[in-house]
Amino acid sequence: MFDTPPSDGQTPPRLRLRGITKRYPAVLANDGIALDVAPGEIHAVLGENGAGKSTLMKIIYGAVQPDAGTVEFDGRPLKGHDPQDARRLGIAMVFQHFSLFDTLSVAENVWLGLERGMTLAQVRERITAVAAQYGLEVDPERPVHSLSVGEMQRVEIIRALLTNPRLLILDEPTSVLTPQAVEKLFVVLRQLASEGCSILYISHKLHEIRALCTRCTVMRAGRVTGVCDPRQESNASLSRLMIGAEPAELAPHSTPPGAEVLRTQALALARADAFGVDLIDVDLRVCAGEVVGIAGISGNGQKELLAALSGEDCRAAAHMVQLGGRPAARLGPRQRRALGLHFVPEERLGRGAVPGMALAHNLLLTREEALGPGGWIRMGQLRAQAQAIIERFQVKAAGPQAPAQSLSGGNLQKFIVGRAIDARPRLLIVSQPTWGVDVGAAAQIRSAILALRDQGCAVLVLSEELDELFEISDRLYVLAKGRLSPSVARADATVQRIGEWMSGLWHAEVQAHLGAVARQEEVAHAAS
Ligand SMILES: Nc1ncnc2c1ncn2[C@@H]1O[C@H](COP(=O)(O)OP(=O)(O)OP(=O)(O)O)[C@@H](O)[C@H]1O
Repeated sequence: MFDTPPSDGQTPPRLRLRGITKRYPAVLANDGIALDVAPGEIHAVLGENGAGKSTLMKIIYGAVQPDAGTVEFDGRPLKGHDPQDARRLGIAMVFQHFSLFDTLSVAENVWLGLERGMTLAQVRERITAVAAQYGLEVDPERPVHSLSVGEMQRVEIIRALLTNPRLLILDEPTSVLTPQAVEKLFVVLRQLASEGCSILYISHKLHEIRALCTRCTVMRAGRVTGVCDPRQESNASLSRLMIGAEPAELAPHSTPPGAEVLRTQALALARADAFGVDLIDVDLRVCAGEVVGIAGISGNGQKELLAALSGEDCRAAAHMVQLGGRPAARLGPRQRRALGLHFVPEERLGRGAVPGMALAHNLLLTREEALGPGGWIRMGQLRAQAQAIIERFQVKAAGPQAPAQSLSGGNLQKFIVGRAIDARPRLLIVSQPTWGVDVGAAAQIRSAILALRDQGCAVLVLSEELDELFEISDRLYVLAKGRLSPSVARADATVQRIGEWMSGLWHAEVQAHLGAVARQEEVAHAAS
């Protein structure tokens, strides 16, 4: 389990950390961390939410200064370096939270992060070349605000690859990539490593770590608790190393669904911007007491469908979206909330939470229980409400007053999902519910969603993670190219079938099925 870093005794490690310590007001985020990464090694950093992984990566990249400890790169000590110094040395980082400017194009964003010397036109060409080479399709001309989170993640990765890094740090790079895109990315990363680039890889997806990495440092509460070869471990043993336990199994479900809560009827919406997707005749139905999953690759109308369902886009004809039988397509988000709809968007910071505001105040984005007459805020009640969510979902935070941006990514996700679940909605719509949360917290969020369903809530989950959808959904749809497939009961769904549907290939299958049913009916008719 514990082993020593590979070394030929002569070449210094690409990266050597000793005694790295960083204290934030409420927490010791890194506590005497030691870490070695050899040239060409793909090294995983694993740990529960808030363990201190991102803090450590930011220290290596020079975005955060440690209180104590040393960083050596290729045997040379780095002192007080900043990200620009790091980039010059060949250290590139893909952050967990995107660091892109919304109003600029993809190419302009990438250009800003590169050392000078290339024209914008050259950058465009390089993006197209790298995107094609590595299968990370993205249009360099598109403004970033028109991209889905999956596409933004691709841009971040391309930007890092363009710097020809010697050490590439990836902080949860696959959280919103499709399984196919992840496979392609792994091919790229293995190729980079074989050329001598070292890779530090943070992920909560244990199977990815086992497939890609040759060494793994496990962190817990700011300390290194173990170093292992993940290829020799199982998901269960990695979970135990990380959280001291294996995540609980989810209870099976057998109650039939109740009344229809959400229906879209031939929902058709032309794209709102030039780079969007048209929604075409989307027929969707979610009943009380069931979890309905929508699989699909982001950029196939997910963003548009979510906007139409949440009330951010009110352009559809009123009857096209119905809540509890009432025409609702023209209602805004607040009016829909009054009908019992709560919604978790895919972007945590910015849409899901206001970064600089306290957690308690962030509740006010979707919850109004603590608002008194005339809009006065009952602060005591608001703080108690935030504290209750923090405790129920085991959010690691300094308290209700902690600003959203001071939380680790996974802990903020727990708070945002917790805020919606705690509202006891009639209809819960969640996009990527367990994005960036550790295996323990993911199991907890999934079981909270199932508990809500068992209390009669209608739940709609959009996710690119098929495993997750198969685990919690009662029925599944696929969204591809702005069209929604027919629904299929989870028992009848296979990963292969849903995977094919994700490319929009359900028509042939559905026609064949309808043909077979018609033939059976004919035979039955003739026989009678
Ligand atoms: N800027 C900050 N101000 C205050 N506290 C912070 C700040 N950044 C991080 N922390 C705290 O430091 C601890 C470690 O956070 P970090 O983001 O490094 O964890 P992580 O292991 O990357 O978690 P996750 O898997 O959720 O991303 C957390 O308790 C977090 O709240």
